[in-house]
Amino acid sequence: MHRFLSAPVAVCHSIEATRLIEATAMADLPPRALMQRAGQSLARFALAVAPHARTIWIACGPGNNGGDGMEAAIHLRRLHPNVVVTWFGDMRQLPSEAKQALEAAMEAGVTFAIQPPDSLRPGDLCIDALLGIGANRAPKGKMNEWLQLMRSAPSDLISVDVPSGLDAESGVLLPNMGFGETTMMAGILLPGALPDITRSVKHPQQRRYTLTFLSGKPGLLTGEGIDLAGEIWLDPLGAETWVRAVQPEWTVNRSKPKRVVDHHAHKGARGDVVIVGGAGDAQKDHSMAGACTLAGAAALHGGAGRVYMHLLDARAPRNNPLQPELMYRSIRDLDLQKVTAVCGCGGGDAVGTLIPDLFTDCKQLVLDADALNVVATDAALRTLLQYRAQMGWQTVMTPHPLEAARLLGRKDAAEVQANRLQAVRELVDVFECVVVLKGSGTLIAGPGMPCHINVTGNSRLATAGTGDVLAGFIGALMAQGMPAFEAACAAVRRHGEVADEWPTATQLTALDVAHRL
Ligand SMILES: NC(=O)C1=CN([C@@H]2O[C@H](COP(=O)(O)OP(=O)(O)OC[C@H]3O[C@@H](n4cnc5c(N)ncnc54)[C@H](O)[C@@H]3O)[C@@H](O)[C@H]2O)[C@@H](O)CC1
Ligand SMILES: Nc1ncnc2c1ncn2[C@@H]1O[C@H](COP(=O)(O)OP(=O)(O)O)[C@@H](O)[C@H]1O
Ligand SMILES: [K+]
Repeated sequence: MHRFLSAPVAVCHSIEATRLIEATAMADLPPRALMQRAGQSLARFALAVAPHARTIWIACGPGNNGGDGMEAAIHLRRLHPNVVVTWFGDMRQLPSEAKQALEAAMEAGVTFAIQPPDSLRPGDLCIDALLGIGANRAPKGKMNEWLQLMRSAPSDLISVDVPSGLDAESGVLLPNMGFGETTMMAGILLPGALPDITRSVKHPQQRRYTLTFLSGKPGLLTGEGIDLAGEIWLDPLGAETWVRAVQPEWTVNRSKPKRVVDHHAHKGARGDVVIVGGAGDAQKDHSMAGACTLAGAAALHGGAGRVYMHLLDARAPRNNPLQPELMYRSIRDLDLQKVTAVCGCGGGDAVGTLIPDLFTDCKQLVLDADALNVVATDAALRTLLQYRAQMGWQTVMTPHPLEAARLLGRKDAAEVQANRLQAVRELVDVFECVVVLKGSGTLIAGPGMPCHINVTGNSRLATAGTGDVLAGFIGALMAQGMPAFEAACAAVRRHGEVADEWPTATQLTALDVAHRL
């Protein structure tokens, strides 16, 4: 057992692959052996996490995840005076190993209760063994009540294998959970009053853990999974050989920026970047020039030798006293073959007029924000992107979920969020370039590349302009010679790390991120 993200290499398997690993491992082991190992592991973990718990409540569900909980209860009962199991299931429909585990738990004298313990205190422990990778619909009724109670309690929480109700593949909480289905429980919950059950409303400091078995699961690292899972531990249950035999689909992003190191390097050898965007509307008195400044600052702090700005807003000043290193110049006056262009930041519709030239002339291109919106509506640009791929020219797209929805012709961002992993792969297939699908658990994929899940960053990045900073940083790394996919991975990881390192009590602005890269 080890902390998942501390391992030198951390990979995630699809749920189909995990099922295959489980089936192969089980075929080589006596019946119930794997579940017994899971139970032992869980019991050990529970005592390590909450050594002083007065009460340990294990909520067991109708499948094998519940079986893991029962097996743990058998061990914990011997070691702890107050272990209470509540079970939600139907004996006739229990899978055979879970049924054996339930019978063994009864025989061992495990305490079963109809209701959860009435008062859970800090230091107590809840174990969610309700649903694992077999969750296929939103938990309702009593199961949902128990989940809500566990997630809003002051006690610590361990989710067994996966937080119940989370789609372990996509990181999406199965629909309708927590909305309008809640009843009053022990005075803790108000009916329908929980807008977000992923974080404990009453006790935001609840320590959350997920002890996952056999393989890493991508849904723990993206979308809603990160908040629900807490700290992730992995126990391969002695099935490492079978795990290694199955190809993982996702790798945790560990890439680091590589910057020019030659002592004799001069500014012309350190890569040129041009930022294209910053549109304005004189009639409305609008300007988005600041988006370009942020991307430009990120490119400078990301190590580029020279950073040029092509501003679309004719009224915006051509110098910025806060970042005097930026040079203002039209792309017409630059050799686009030699410069990395970061296009779209605050570009509005106006950026569309420049995109065909950039697509045909510029060998290294980062497309963000409005440039993506232009691509979404123009099939000819899609063909140009395919042409670029054939020429071996490098393109990175950095959509947030709504931009991704537009690119894929989906109704809204929610349709992308419903399966981020699938969406990023589809974007790569359609546009044949490196794609960074931003958000909690950013995903990076590229043609013929292993898909990466990024685990740095937090919601402090959810502030205007941080996406411009990321785009500028990716451009800077490409300009310094990193291939597009590596540059995207390295930039995303470092961008998130800056937010993780930032003092908790201090607000983080996009410009702060740029300055810390
Ligand atoms: N078989 C084994 O020996 C092992 C099983 N393991 C555990 O087994 C889990 C997978 O077991 P299962 O495939 O039985 O899956 P689950 O334990 O997730 O349960 C699936 C069952 O729950 C029902 N269900 C799904 N969503 C529901 C909902 N919202 N409300 C009520 N019922 C719902 C399904 O119809 C199905 O009957 C893993 O996550 C892991 O915890 C691991 O311990 C490895 C060893
Ligand atoms: N909750 C979050 N956790 C981690 N990263 C986040 C979160 N919210 C936003 N981010 C990151 O912040 C950046 C926001 O980019 P974007 O939405 O394009 O903003 P903007 O257009 O204002 O620059 C992305 O890199 C995204 O991954
Ligand atoms: K669970």
